[in-house]
Amino acid sequence: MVWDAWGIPAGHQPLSAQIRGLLAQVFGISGDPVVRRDEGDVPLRESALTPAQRDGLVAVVGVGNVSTDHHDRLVRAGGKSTPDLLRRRLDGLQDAPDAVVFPADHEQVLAVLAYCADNAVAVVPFGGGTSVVGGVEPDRGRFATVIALDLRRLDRLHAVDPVSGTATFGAGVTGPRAEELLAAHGLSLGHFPQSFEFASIGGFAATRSSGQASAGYGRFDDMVQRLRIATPSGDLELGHAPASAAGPDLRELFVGSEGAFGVLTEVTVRVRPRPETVVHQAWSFPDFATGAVALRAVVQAGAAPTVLRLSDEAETGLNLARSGDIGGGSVQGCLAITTFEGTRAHIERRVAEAEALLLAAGGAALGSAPAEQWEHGRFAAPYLRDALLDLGVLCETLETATSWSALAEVKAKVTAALTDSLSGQGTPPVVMCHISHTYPTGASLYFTVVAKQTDDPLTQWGIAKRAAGDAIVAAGATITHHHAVGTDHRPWLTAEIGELGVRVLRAVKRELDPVGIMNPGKLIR
Ligand SMILES: Cc1cc2nc3c(=O)[nH]c(=O)nc-3n(C[C@H](O)[C@H](O)[C@H](O)COP(=O)(O)OP(=O)(O)OC[C@H]3O[C@@H](n4cnc5c(N)ncnc54)[C@H](O)[C@@H]3O)c2cc1C
Repeated sequence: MVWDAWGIPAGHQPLSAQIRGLLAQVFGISGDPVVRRDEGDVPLRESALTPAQRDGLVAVVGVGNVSTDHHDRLVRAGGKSTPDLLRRRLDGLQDAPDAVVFPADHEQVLAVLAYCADNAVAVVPFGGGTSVVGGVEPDRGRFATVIALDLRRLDRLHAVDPVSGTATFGAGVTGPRAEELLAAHGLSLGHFPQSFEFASIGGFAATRSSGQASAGYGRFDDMVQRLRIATPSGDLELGHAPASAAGPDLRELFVGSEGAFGVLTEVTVRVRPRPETVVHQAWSFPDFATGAVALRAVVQAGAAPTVLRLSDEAETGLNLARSGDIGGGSVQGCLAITTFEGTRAHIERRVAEAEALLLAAGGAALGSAPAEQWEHGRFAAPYLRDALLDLGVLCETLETATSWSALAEVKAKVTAALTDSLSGQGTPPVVMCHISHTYPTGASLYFTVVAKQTDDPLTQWGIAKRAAGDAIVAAGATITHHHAVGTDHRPWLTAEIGELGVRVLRAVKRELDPVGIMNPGKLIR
């Protein structure tokens, strides 16, 4: 991945005339995009890795697998949130891990952690580096040295059990590679977050990721069957049966642990046969409230689409503008997408049931084209953010989840918090929202915020994010449905799990990581 933006250079596209026109009209923004710096010109904080530390790490992973190279450090300087990318655009010294270490397997990870604990080196587990909550910040904590522990060499499919429907991956396997490896067995994981192309299996588990097909395949934490974990205190293997009454489920301590307790080195996940058929459908609802009632009816009836999402009026309008009017101008109000995967017979029944419910709730069928176009372009949106940032437009997302009964109130309060805080800074935003993940009892809300940047966009977004986070917590929703806590959401964790809850997590960390080398400052302090 490139160091100061999303993805690969080939994915970067200039903004269309249509979007440029919209930006001029709504925000008065025109002009040329900033020219980004060449990687080689970026000054990096000098590496604090001592020769003795280098020798110690080389003794574990081999000479070619400890790097203090400028590029290797720079591309692991942090994650991919908008503040991360804005910081990369600042002049002056960039911080970065002092070295990047590439272990080959579980035993090497265990030995690196033991070495680091004995030699006061902080460790940041690094999967795909797509964190949007500060999860891979090279925070040294109270140590002089921090390494990024890059898990890309843990890239194997260790085992497939087609009878039970499970597969065991090394933590560093990326989303596309996992699907490729499973395809050879006629299987699929079905986990497609927007960061799919770059994020890793270990990262998905460590952050409780949720993919766009979560209505059908479930969240990633639901898919996890077994975990192999290396910690500074030793290793663990958890999850011996599909279900167990052997006390509290300790796997739950590690999914979502964000590298603060140890490193997930192998993850066994539930897999499914590759779908025989996929049916795409798009729907239009007169407004968001009507659409939300319709989605709830579908989920609560168990009609089980694979993808089920609803854009609000603002997002529907922008998507039409972006795509040159997907679906040929027929969408007004709010666009909903459903897809169904499985065998033809199984799909037919579910499609019929969902169709009846969506129509009864006020939906109008739009055919398959808008849904197919959404699926086709779904991994490209992050590149659009880069082009907007380059032009002086602030663009960031945030997410939460709540019960169906509180959904409208949470949406209204978060939208108001974002609108008021940015308008108060002289930069009225456009706030868009969609329901991205659904459950029988509630749903997630995913907000996209676009505004003109001030002279200090980091402070500008910091104020807006604080207002939104406070609004989420005050409304009783979760501070994060799938992005995780990292550093950015830590201020709200106590409100969510209570003082005692935070003390429980600290106690677990003390046991597994007594010296405190694991990902300092992430999840808990
Ligand atoms: C454009 C964009 C779109 C996104 N879309 C989605 C989405 O649709 N759904 C979603 O859930 N998330 C999404 N995210 C967030 C992010 O991609 C997820 O959190 C993802 O799971 C991170 O995986 P990763 O391999 O990149 O982990 P990293 O970013 O490398 O790490 C994330 C955290 O996990 C820790 N970690 C990583 N690997 C391990 C391991 N093996 N053991 C222990 N700790 C580890 C890291 O230290 C860090 O704290 C998006 C991010 C971006 C930038």
